[in-house]
Amino acid sequence: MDVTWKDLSVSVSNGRVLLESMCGYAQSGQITAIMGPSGSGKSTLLDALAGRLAKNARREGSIFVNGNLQTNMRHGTAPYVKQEDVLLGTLTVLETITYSAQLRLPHSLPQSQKMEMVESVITEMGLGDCKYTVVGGWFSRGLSGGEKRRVSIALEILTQPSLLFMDEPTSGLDSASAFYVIKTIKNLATSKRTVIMSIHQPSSEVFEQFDNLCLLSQGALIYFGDAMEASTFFECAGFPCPLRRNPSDHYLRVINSDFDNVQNKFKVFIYIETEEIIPSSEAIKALTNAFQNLHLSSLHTKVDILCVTKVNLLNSLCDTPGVLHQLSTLTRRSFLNMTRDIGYYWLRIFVYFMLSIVIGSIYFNVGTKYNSIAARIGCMAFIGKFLTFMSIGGFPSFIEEIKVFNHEKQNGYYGPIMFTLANTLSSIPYLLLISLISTSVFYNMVKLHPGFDHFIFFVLNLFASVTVVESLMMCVASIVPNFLMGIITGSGILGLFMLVDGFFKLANELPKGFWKYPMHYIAFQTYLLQGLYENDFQGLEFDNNDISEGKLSGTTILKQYQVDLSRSKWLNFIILLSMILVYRAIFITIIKLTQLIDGKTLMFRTSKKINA
Ligand SMILES: Nc1ncnc2c1ncn2[C@@H]1O[C@H](COP(=O)(O)OP(=O)(O)OP(=O)(O)O)[C@@H](O)[C@H]1O
Repeated sequence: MDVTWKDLSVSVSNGRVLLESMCGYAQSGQITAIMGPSGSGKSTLLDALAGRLAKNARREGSIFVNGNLQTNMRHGTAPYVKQEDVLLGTLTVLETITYSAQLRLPHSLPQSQKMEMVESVITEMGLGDCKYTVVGGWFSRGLSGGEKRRVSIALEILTQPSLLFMDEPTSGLDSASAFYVIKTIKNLATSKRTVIMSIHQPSSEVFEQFDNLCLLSQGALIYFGDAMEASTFFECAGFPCPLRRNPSDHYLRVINSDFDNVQNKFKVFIYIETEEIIPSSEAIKALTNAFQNLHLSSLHTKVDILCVTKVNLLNSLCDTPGVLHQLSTLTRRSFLNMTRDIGYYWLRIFVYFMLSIVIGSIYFNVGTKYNSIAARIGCMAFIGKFLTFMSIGGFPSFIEEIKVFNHEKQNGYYGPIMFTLANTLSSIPYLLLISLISTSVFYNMVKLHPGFDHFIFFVLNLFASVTVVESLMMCVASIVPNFLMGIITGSGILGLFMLVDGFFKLANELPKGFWKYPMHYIAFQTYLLQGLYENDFQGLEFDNNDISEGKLSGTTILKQYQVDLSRSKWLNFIILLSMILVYRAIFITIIKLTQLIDGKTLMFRTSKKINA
């Protein structure tokens, strides 16, 4: 793919201009390196080209891919290696790359060939020694920062994409690793692939691998052209690279004006042959003028030619595999992650088990006396409210998973439907286990309504409710993808639901406007509690306050607690199941809408500029 950009500017909502009138190109078979001091706009340029600008950023100008104007070049058009590594901490290097291969390589490719590609990319990235090491996270120390970086690169070069964006791929790597990694990427580029990368401080050997150099300072273009000719350009502009100095170090020092105030104090830079010390801001002006005089018109000519040259697309290995294959791969990966991350379910299973013993001992053999009625209601309310509330405990682990999903979605591997299905399937066994273990403990100790069918209903109801909470937290994560904020938001919503479910205040006593209609009916605990009450009380008889008045039937008690008997316990259960579907559908819709709005906004801004 050939990518060309013309008059590309990026500004943010507060009016600050991050990039100004950028011009450049990246051709197939070449590596185009974007260099510049920290904060000069390298990532912004890369993001603008890849269609990943932040929501508050506004792009103007044109981007052409193979001579076609891109009005909405969006996430997923090409793989992108981000600055930070987004990996599942519980998987080993081999597992991470293998699952990625299964997700993205064509289904028709034989399994042996896929594994050969995985092994080859592991070798190329120098990860052979740590291929059975887990990536690591809060629970265990795993790969080093440099190794994680190389895994992130391996994941993206695995499919040999036609166009690849990389944001500082060598950050955190030692010089030898950086060289070998860039050499591998160079080999990839040589086979007619286009690589655009931002890079901080390449060694001279790494710098030699670059074909084109795009040098930025404070959001402005200082140089664009052949990387090897940059030294001639600096020399012509009066800033020759001193002997035995790495050229990229020299370029960055000359154009970094952040330290102009301290530079004079230390007298460390002698830029020009007359040995006069000049501030970088003046050097930048001189270089900008020199570039305008010497190179700008030829750059414009080259860009104009490339903008109208249509190029045939190269077939990369990026054809997606079958949907079912992807779903089974994602489900297996998610299940493995849940199994290995003790914070996801195991810790909760343990706490649920301990709490169930506590519930069982407090309400032990609750019986059918008059006072047992309030005890049963209290016991079920605690289970219905607190045990389901505890489901938010898995949120931090879910946030880690959703980060990987967001990254893979942005790279176009799969969408939210696939993620939701895989997450649902992989979590079902654990949620069933939680419900079964807890119910088995407290149900038998408390001696709630006897009978296997009543016990199973309790298990299913608890399972449906914890799944509703997980689904609700998915929606929260799609809007608030920060774990602390997410937990606070989720707790707030669940607290609100608890207040209106008819326990703290009976359903008909709730203020009609808003709290009864609609909140009482939106709260999932309404259906959970009513289902549990009906399951327990119906068919039982209790002592009356005054024994001479005879027995109190369970149905009478349910009426006193204003349980809506027109809804059977199974209907309450079905409503809970529907809520799982509704919340998961909301999650999918939010993700899709965000994608759509991002794309539309970008298209609108770009077309406005083109019309203008
Ligand atoms: N969405 C945004 N909103 C506001 N300012 C932004 C935004 N994105 C980037 N910036 C600002 O734009 C400037 C360039 O940022 P950018 O991340 O592109 O720099 P960089 O050259 O990649 O830096 P580094 O090498 O340190 O990663 C910085 O000053 C940054 O604060």
